[in-house]
This record gives sequence, C-alpha cells and structure tokens, in this order.
Amino acid sequence: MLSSKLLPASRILRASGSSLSSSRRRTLATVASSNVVNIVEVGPRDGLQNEKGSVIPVDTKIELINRLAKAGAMNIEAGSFVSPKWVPQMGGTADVIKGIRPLPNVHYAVLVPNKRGLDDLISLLDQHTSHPSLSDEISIFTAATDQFTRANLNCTTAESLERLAPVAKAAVNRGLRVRGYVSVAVACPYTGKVDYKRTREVAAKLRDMGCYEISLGDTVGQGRPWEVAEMIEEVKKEVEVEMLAGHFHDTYGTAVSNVLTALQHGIRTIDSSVGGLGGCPYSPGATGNVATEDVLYALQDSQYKVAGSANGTINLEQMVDIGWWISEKLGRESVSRAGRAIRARRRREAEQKVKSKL
Ligand SMILES: CC(C)(COP(=O)([O-])OP(=O)([O-])OC[C@H]1O[C@@H](n2cnc3c(N)ncnc32)[C@H](O)[C@@H]1OP(=O)([O-])[O-])[C@@H](O)C(=O)NCCC(=O)NCCSC(=O)C[C@@](C)(O)CC(=O)[O-]
Repeated sequence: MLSSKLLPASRILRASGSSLSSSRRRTLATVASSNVVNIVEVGPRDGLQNEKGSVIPVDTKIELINRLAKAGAMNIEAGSFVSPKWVPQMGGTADVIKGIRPLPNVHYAVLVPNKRGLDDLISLLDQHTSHPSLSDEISIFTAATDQFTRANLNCTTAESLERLAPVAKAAVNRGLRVRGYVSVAVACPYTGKVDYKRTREVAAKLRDMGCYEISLGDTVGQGRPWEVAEMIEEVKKEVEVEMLAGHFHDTYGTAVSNVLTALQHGIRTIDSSVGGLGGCPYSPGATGNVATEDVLYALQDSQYKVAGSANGTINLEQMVDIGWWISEKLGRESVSRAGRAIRARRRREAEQKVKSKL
C-alpha cells in the first residue's frame, strides 16, 4: 500500500472524509507535486452502460469488479442507480453491489443522477450494515452544455446543479464521498467546441456543493491534446488542480496523449476502462474510455507511478487478461492497443519456447 503522503490531494481528502480547510490546502500543495497517479476504473459502469443487445448478467459484472480489485484497482465505479428505462444495462446495479466481495482499501463507487438514486443506494447500505465498505462513494454528473445535459438528464445544466446540490449534501451527511463529473468538457456532440469558461464554472459549482474530486470528461473523445491543455488551464483558474481528474474517450485516437497532457498539467487522477470498454448513450459515435492497459503501459518506467493494491500498483498483465475476458463475454476482442500487443508478444514467446524444445 502506498503511504497517504504519496497520494494525490483529493484522494487524501477522500480517505480522511474531510472538507477542504485552509490548513489542508497548505499540506496539499506539497502532495500535488507527487508523481503518483490514481486510476479510477470505470469499466463496470461507463464501459458497460452502452452495450447493445441483451442485458449483461449480474454475475459477469460482479466477476469483472472482483477481478479488477484483485489486479490492484483501488477505485472502481461499480454501476449506477439511474432509470433502467434510460440506461437498461445498469438495471441490476443493486444486485451487483450486493454480490461484490469487497476488498479492503478498494472504493466501490456508484453513479447517481438524482435523489432517488441516492435513496436507493442508502437503503441498500442500510440492509447490509455488515458490509460497511460495500459502497462509500457516489458520482454525480452534469455537463458543460445545456444540450448535452438535456439529453443525459432531461434538464438544463443549471437545473441539474440545483437538483444535485441537495443530493451531494445528503450523501456527505451520510458519510459518503461525492465525486462530480463535467461531461463534454472539451466538445459537445450537439454544439461542437465548448467554451471552457463554462467547464470551469460547472466544475467550481460541483466543488462548492461538496465534491472532493471533479472529473473533466472528453465525452465525445474528440479533444486534441492542445485543447485539453487549454481546458485544464482554464478550469485551474478556479478549481485546485489536486481536485481534478481526467476522463478521456478515444474516438479519435487521442486519449493516451490526452492522459499525458493532463498529467503534464498537474492532474493526478485518470479515469480509464479495462479493455477500452464503453461509449456514452448520449454521444452518438463516441467510442470507449481510454483503455486502462494503455495507460498503465504508457506510464511504465516513466516518472509517474500508478497507485494500486497489487504490490503497490495495478498489474498490467492481469489487466490485459481481464480486458480480453470481458471483451470475449461481450462477443468481441479487446480494443486496448497494449492489450493486443502484449497478447501477441505472449503468443510469440510461447511459440519460441515450443520451437526451442524441438
Ligand atoms: C435523471 C433521469 C431519471 C431523469 O429522467 P426523467 O424521465 O426526466 O425523470 P422522472 O423523474 O420523470 O422519472 C422517469 C422514470 O424514471 C424513474 N426514475 C427516476 N430516477 C430514477 C433512478 N435514480 N433510478 C431508477 N429509476 C428512476 C421514475 O420513477 C420514473 O419511472 P416511471 O414512473 O416512468 O415508471 C434520467 O434522465 C436518467 O436516469 N438519466 C441517466 C442517464 C445516464 O445514466 N447517462 C449515462 C451516465 S453519464 C455518462 O456516461 C458521462 C460520464 C459520467 O461517464 C462522463 C463523460 O464521459 O462525460
């Protein structure tokens, strides 16, 4: 386990459950210079929510989450309490949460869109008090444009923020940590290039309502590294970089570059999805999140160290296996570039071994 000294600020806040006091901010400034990178594994939620066809069995989702935790993932978005009419794949989240074998030091988060979602989670937790670590975090979400928020939440961004404020407050009062998402932080499928001032304002409002971390989503996956850099610099004018996370989809193949750009601009928490699973139901054509395997590979032997519970990190080889396993369950191959290359390398090595024995 990494010492808390090495963990990015927002994750320390989450560990202590405290709010940002001024003395905290000073300690955090030192921590922010750390090169430890946190991964938030969003495969079981963002990765699976958009799957077409039949609903993925609860047992498969549970196995996915348990495998991810075993491979060292310490932050896993396990599902969402949203309307199953809107997102049918997330319908069985309560059963998924109940079925997880919770590991110590792993945070299992659940996405909620409204008070009803939070109430559903709380009633589940109340029924399972013997598993206090079942789920200790909610993610709430809105967007930088009204058009996207309407498609995703059936209201404007201002209305969503108004609805989310009491949800965040109730969650914090209950002892849950609250993470906020700003979707379409760079570009919107309905309106094109986004005014980053708007991204900044929405991120600041989420911070003010009690979110310990705000994830900036390139939902469409069309952000270029220089645009991501500009967006982050704009948001940083109002929100501490220690509280920011990067969430990049890979539609145009820029996701790994965008991750590196985010790190260069001070962000230390990255959302990713095993096997590059995913896509957003309200962003037509958008592909999956940056693959966790690709991020792990890109950061190997660099100045950055990925935090995790498998010998202090996340095991890349195991993640490759999980990416292939879940992709095959979904009837396809993993789209992770590192995953494919590592599988090919393993095949070559196995063939050479056979040849050398002949
Ligand atoms: C917010 C609503 C419900 C509004 O939807 P609405 O239709 O305006 O709400 P409503 O209050 O009229 O409710 C409609 C029905 O849903 C039910 N309902 C209401 N709330 C819930 C709930 N929590 N759980 C279960 N059921 C619920 C409610 O009871 C009712 O049932 P009916 O009376 O018709 O039988 C809807 O818009 C919704 O569920 N949206 C969620 C959309 C979603 O999950 N999108 C994907 C996640 S966001 C994302 O992927 C982006 C992100 C985070 O990854 C970052 C990035 O990449 O940018």
